[in-house]
Amino acid sequence: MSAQRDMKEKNPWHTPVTIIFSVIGVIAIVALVTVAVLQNRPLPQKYKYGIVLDAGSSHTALYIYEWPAEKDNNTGRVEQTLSCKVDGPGISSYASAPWKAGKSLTKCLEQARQKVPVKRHSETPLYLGATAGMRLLNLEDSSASTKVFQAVEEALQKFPFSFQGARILSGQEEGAFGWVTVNYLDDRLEQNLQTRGALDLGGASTQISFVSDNFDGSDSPDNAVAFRLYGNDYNLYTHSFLCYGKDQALRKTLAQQTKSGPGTILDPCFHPGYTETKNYSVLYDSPCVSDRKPQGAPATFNHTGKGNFSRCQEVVKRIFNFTECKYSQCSFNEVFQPRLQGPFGAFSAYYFVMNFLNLTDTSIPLEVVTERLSRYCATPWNQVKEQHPGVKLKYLAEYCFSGTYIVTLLTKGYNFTSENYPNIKFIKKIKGSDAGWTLGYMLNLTNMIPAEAPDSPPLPYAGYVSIVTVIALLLFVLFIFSLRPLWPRCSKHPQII
Ligand SMILES: O=c1ccn([C@@H]2O[C@H](COP(=O)(O)OP(=O)(O)O)[C@@H](O)[C@H]2O)c(=O)[nH]1
Repeated sequence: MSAQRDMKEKNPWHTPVTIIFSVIGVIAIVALVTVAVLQNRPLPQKYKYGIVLDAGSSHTALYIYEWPAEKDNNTGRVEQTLSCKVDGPGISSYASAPWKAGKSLTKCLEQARQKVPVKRHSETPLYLGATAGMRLLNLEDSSASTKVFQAVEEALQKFPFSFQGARILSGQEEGAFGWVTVNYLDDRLEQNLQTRGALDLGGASTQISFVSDNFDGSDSPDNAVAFRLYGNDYNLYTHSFLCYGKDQALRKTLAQQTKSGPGTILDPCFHPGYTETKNYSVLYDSPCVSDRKPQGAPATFNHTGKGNFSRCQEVVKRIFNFTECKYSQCSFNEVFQPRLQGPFGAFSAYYFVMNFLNLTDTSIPLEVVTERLSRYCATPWNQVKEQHPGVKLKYLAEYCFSGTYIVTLLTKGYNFTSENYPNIKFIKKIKGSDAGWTLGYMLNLTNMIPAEAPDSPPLPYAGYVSIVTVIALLLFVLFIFSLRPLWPRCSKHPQII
């Protein structure tokens, strides 16, 4: 008994003071870790929103973008959260009844009203950008274009968003913002990776934009756009060809074949067996072809398909001017183009057409692409209709022309070859967001891409919590060891003093 009492006195680990210190130590360490975890836990995600309407020549589409509200200076990743295709044609088609242009937009804006949380409505910027269709209407009849914009603005102001205006984008802006979108979504800007060129094919215009080592803007300042993004400088080459979107290019190709105003044209770009009566005044009702309208032609012509790819390509080539170039090198129509460089993303109608034709895979050699197109163009119209019962006849009839036009534009127009054709990727979306100018436009107007690389926090959240936990565990172990003299001795033979 006396030996046990002596042992207790020498090893007083269970004295009230030691126990209290131990408990306080453990509580302090647990509290430290808990605070580190709780304090730094990401708050439930809240978002900010932006809305852009793309008023194209053939249709209008609305896109809603969202990004995390907590991130400083809006540096969080921006993603598309909704897209809505407006019913009916592009706003430029409403020149004779402008109010209908405004009304056409309301269904998609209602969807946007539902999608964006009510408390965010008033701070959500809303932009409308019009492209080549309105550029053409503005050239043709600027007062009609003004009236369409008035009607559209009136309609947009009725919604609770922060309306930032409706305007026509220049071709240069359309090209440059398409390039920003593709490279932002690919994370190439922030990570300073080689950029991807952008090829955009619309109904009324087409854009090519890329960075090339042999372009600094001095050869052709009109084609130069300088950007400083995330601390890096880019000298972007961009050009927009008005009237070379696929719908206007089709008019130009038909105009090539109807110069003399014949009653029938045998068109190699349409399937054999296709025949439609068309109106000369409708065909020539565009500033892209109006100066070529044949005099004294009948009111209508018989548009008959012959289905011959190589002859179609010959006619298509005639809408380009390859003869003159006052620069070291040109694409076509005396437009400077530096050497093609890097990977390219081809979107909008490039994608729609090549996807329909099953030709989005650019590892398919160009010779095989032309073989397949030849076979497709030669397919009788009845058979084509049978094979694609769900496709709108207007689109279906034009895919032979559109495919031929795309291949000709890329190879003869922009000088892509068998070697660099595989550098092109036909894309619709990148990480859930549509490729197109709209996202780049919004990022620019909301200053969401900083000119300089943002400072990164010294430690990410997970690193901070891990370090605090490790330090707390070390402290705990040290604390336990510091109490070592007080540990109970568990030898078989208690030491008797
Ligand atoms: O499912 C679709 C949607 C659109 N298009 C075509 O893609 C082009 C898109 O043109 P947009 O209206 O964007 O014209 P922009 O104003 O940019 O020239 C037009 O030729 C449309 O006919 C298509 O082939 N398939």
